[in-house]
Amino acid sequence: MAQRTPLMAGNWKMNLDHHQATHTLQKLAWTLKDAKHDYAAVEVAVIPPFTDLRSVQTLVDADKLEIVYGAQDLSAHESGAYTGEISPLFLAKLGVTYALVGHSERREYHAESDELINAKVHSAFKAGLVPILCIGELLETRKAGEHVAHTLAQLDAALQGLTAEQVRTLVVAYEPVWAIGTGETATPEDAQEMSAAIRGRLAELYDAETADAVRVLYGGSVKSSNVASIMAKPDVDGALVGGASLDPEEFAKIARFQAHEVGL
Ligand SMILES: O=C[C@H](O)COP(=O)(O)O
Repeated sequence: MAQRTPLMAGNWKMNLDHHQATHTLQKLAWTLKDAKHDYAAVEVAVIPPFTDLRSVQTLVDADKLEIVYGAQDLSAHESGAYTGEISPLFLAKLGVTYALVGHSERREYHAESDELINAKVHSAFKAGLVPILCIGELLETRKAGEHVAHTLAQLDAALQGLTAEQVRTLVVAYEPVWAIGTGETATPEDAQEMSAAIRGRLAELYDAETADAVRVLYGGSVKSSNVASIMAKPDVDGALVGGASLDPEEFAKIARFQAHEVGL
């Protein structure tokens, strides 16, 4: 069995300008330093708006922070007449590690199709970025009992044309749309059911070794008070945190879920 390093990724969404980003990141880094956080045991990433990335890079480099960072989206193209788009090459130059792809808010408000999401996943890999592929169902799909089939269909579509070697480095975030920003969390059992189903499908599409290597995160109203029970599930390898990641002390507690479990 592969040893998958847990990943706690804070998606700031459209919050925090570049001044606020610097303060928030500094506070997060200090809090984790005070707690003697072991980044090799739990990786910590922030995913700020594009306009913050240069400031984040400057701070990470200057203070030699072990916190890594990601982009909330990327273009399927490398350059050209695509007004408003952000090239994966520009993100790589900014030291970006991860790129969210197919977040439900991109699917809903920007009508991103499965084909576009697949193209963005390829675009991320080509530039040396690790995609965090977001998949998950709407409430009506869950009520109809079709949540697993729906989510796996999104996974299949996003992975078209990828090699096992690429997929081994991929991060998948399962985010039930009804649990995002609502305070409604899926139960740890719901998160485990879907994470295991995702891993099972990866084994079918590729092989057991690949399925074992992929990190599957849960996202949807994760807080310091519920993260440990979700992380206790064997197929859940971290969290994609929205609202709670805007508070650096709360996000540090989430990253320190193991310490809280044992009361440290
Ligand atoms: O990307 C993060 C997710 O959409 C979860 O957001 P939330 O933690 O505010 O529910």
